Amino acid sequence: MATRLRAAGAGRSCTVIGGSGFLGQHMVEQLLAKGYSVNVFDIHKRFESDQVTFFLGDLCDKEALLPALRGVAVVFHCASPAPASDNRELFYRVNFTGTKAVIEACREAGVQKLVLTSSASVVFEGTDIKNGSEDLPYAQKPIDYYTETKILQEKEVLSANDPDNNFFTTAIRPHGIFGPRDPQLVPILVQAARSGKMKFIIGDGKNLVDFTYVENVVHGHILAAEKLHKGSALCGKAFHITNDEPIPFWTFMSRILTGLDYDPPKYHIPYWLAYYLALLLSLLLALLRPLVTIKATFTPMRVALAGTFHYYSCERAKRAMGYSPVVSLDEAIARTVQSYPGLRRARA
Ligand SMILES: NC(=O)c1ccc[n+]([C@@H]2O[C@H](COP(=O)([O-])OP(=O)(O)OC[C@H]3O[C@@H](n4cnc5c(N)ncnc54)[C@H](O)[C@@H]3O)[C@@H](O)[C@H]2O)c1
Ligand SMILES: CC(C)=CCC[C@@H](C)[C@H]1CC[C@H]2C3=C(CC[C@]12C)[C@@]1(C)CC[C@H](O)[C@@](C)(C(=O)O)[C@@H]1CC3
Repeated sequence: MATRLRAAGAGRSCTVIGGSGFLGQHMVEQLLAKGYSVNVFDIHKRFESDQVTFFLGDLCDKEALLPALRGVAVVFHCASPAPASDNRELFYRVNFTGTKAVIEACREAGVQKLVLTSSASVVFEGTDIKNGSEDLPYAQKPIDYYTETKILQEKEVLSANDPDNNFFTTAIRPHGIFGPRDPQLVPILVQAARSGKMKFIIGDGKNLVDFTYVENVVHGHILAAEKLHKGSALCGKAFHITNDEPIPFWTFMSRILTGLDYDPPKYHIPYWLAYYLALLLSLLLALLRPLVTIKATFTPMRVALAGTFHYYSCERAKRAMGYSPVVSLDEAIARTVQSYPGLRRARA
């Protein structure tokens, strides 16, 4: 590994924590393409590559992390339990306690730059946000446990910024990442359509939201790593990275569905009715949990995301790191639909 690190040049050696995931794999691919030497640290190994050194382990274990961080200049931390896991203990252990272990391991291993994948939803409380800036306060009432721990995680990383000791941190806040190999947007949408649950538009269908193509998210992370240094505007700050093309939530859903030959939703259900039905269902399922575990498609979080405005300004990223999306929304939707032949509706 030391040879590879030297070959890439110290500044272009990195470790992707969570590199086996949806965003992580795209991150690894683009880093390799840019000539970085790449380590992956993940609790699962989901792909083979002779260009990558894999370190398997739990990021909550600092000793397991250290070998993967030694000699690298940049750490991208994009690991998290899946939001749908809804496991409070796991979220706190990995996203909060685990992130503190990542910071300690970075400091001990002499890593200079830590780029965290946060989430734009750290400021979302289930009510409209239109062109929200990074100056919005953290949600006082986060809409789920996952988001609660993403807030704690981001605070830990940004407060760890320590330029006097050559340790620089920044957080990237994507929103609604989609693209090839996404495990939690298109597959769940198609599953809902196949089970006849995609007939209704929640609300009036005019709520603009951000969906961000995965390659634009990766581009934002790599730009951040390259612009993060002593005295830069990135130190200890968070940045929205989006496609900069807010789109009505249900227009996006319909374009993915019709692209895969499913009928788009066409009836409307009032937002308040959908939200309270989802809340009632979630309470019922919580009561039944000791007996049976049932995963709801329409959770209060998802209904809130489906029925409110939530799009964010990435002006700060444009100014501080020269960010602009590299793939347009139209092109991104086309590529995404094209990448899921197995999810296309079978023609009778
Ligand atoms: N998908 C989105 O829409 C979205 C939007 C905004 C932010 N994010 C953030 O982006 C990051 C990546 O999300 P994703 O969609 O690629 O998720 P993913 O579930 O596909 O990938 C997460 C990876 O983290 C790994 N991981 C989980 N717990 C671990 C542990 N204890 N130790 C080591 N590795 C562990 C998993 O094995 C997985 O490979 C996450 O931090 C998520 O919060 C995602
Ligand atoms: C209404 C239905 C069932 C639509 C089907 C598509 C559904 C599954 C789909 C539509 C919107 C989408 C979504 C996420 C998961 C899948 C889901 C909900 C999450 C929560 C992942 C974690 C990110 O951190 C966070 C918070 C972000 O980007 O801020 C996003 C916000 C947007």
